[in-house]
Amino acid sequence: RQYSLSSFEIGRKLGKGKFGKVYCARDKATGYVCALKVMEKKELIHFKVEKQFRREIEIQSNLRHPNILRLFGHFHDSERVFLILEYAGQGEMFKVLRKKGRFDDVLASQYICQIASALSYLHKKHIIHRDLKPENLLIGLDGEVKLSDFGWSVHTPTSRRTTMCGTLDYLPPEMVEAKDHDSRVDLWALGVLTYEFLVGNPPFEEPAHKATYKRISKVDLKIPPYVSVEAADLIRRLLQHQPERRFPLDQIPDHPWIVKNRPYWPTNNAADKKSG
Ligand SMILES: O=C(Cc1cc(-c2ccc3c(-c4nc5ccccc5[nH]4)n[nH]c3c2)n[nH]1)Nc1cccc(F)c1
Repeated sequence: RQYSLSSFEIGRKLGKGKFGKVYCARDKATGYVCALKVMEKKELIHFKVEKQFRREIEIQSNLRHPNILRLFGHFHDSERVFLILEYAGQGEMFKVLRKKGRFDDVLASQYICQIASALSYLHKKHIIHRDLKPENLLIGLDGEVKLSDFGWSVHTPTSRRTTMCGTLDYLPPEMVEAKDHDSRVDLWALGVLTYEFLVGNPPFEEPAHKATYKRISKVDLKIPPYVSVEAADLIRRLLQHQPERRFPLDQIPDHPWIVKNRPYWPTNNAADKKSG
């Protein structure tokens, strides 16, 4: 289907992304609500991100997973590019985290388990996200987490070519030391994210980049006493300096912290019998 700006009724501004603004929009033909991201072509050219942008469209168009934000389509006019993205009903994760301060074990473990499922799906397609952090997470209408922003994702194995910008907080030792890296960089980031969900700030945060870099490289990890034993166990198993020692994604659903905090769904026997 060919889209143009006139295909949509534009609603309120949802946020300002890296390179553009995002609006709530309704597709006139179907009534479907989406998030329309508008980016200026001259900005993409100025920041020399066209290649990365095309790669992100390519990657995200072909992904289908309940915890990965959908890209339904894209179109452009003379000076702008438009992305038709899935609308996430409860908005941006980092705003919820800042407002709440930190999450309890039940909420944090549900989010981490969903993110692990999305990462496992990506890794099976030989895609590493490489930019996992609260700013790149959204929350759907039913409270499910949605991974978005694959601007830094690449096909494994790879060594970084573009210079890093933004926070170092989520980078594993092998990346801050600019060594070759693989999908296990996402395991480290998942550990950082688990810590940040439960504590409210990332584990190696320091005012100066150099200090953050040193604490990451030494895995200078201090877990506050209020963090549960099971959560601390998973954080330590993910924040391992050696990538091969990091806890595997596929074992996360069976980790005690996840199992213990999985909400009990009263089974309806009929449904049980039907599903066998
Ligand atoms: O740029 C992004 C990621 C992205 C997603 C979004 C984004 C931002 C906000 C929302 C929202 C949303 N829902 C809200 C509800 C309440 C308050 C705020 C909300 N924001 N839904 N979907 C969104 C999507 N901004 N940037 N992807 C991208 C970029 C280039 C190429 C490509 F294929 C994908």
